[in-house]
Amino acid sequence: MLLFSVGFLEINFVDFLDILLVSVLLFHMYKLIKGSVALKIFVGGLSIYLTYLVVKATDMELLSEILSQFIDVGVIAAFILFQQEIRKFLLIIGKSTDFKNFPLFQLFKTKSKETEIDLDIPSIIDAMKDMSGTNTGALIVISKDDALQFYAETGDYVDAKISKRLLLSIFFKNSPMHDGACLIYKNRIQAARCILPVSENPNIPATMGLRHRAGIGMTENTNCIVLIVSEETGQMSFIQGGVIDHNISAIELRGKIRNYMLDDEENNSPKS
Ligand SMILES: Nc1ncnc2c1ncn2[C@@H]1O[C@H](COP(=O)(O)OP(=O)(O)OP(=O)(O)O)[C@@H](O)[C@H]1O
Repeated sequence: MLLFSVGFLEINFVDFLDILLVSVLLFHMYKLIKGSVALKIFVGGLSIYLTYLVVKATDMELLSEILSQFIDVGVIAAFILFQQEIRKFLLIIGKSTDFKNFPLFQLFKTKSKETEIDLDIPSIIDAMKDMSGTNTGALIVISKDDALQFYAETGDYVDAKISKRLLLSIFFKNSPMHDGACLIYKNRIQAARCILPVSENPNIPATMGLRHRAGIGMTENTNCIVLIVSEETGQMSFIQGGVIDHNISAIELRGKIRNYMLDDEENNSPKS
């Protein structure tokens, strides 16, 4: 079905849809990588591809051959270079197509939201308050739908029921377990001493050290939340979707953890 024509170019409905979908895809890719080094690499790659199209259209065989070889390898290189962005992209798609959010499934939901929280929030908050009072550094990752196996394997398995005392002993300054992050999943402390991916966001203030950068990086890569106690200031922070809420009270912290666990879409949507 012909929609319109520009000179010799005839645009039909499928072409229009094709252009629209590519635009949406490019827009979302831009949103994902804006502010990171990946944007510069992406622009570089796009320029090479556009040059290749021009070179090919003008029948410059030698240059076209060189560029086409480069582009063939470029696809594999892109997967390696954009590993984190691809993970993020797939995570967003996975989240938006989550079957449990479909209206039909919502109809069969019988449990009230109150009973659905499967996390010992009081013990976590009590431990956070204690550590904040004694300037004990802490980095806690809470995940509700993924065991974060990849990250758990970087540390030591704990697999224990959450308790204030256990959290305090993990992060106690002289404890051999205090370094790194502690992972919580399914209401259990799964692992401690875990290494998290450090965020490459250039907009993070220079005053924030590695603990905070690792917390931000973790929430950029996975659908988890991160709680931090600063060893320097004793301040508590909450991180979700790469955005940090600094110096928050125990009450605010409790509310944010609850919102995440209840999957409150309004409070839980990843911020760009
Ligand atoms: N990639 C990482 N994954 C997990 N934990 C990390 C990582 N990098 C650093 N840490 C933790 O952060 C600690 C260092 O924190 P650093 O002082 O650099 O950060 P900070 O953000 O300034 O925090 P604080 O306010 O507590 O000083 C390390 O001892 C380690 O426990």
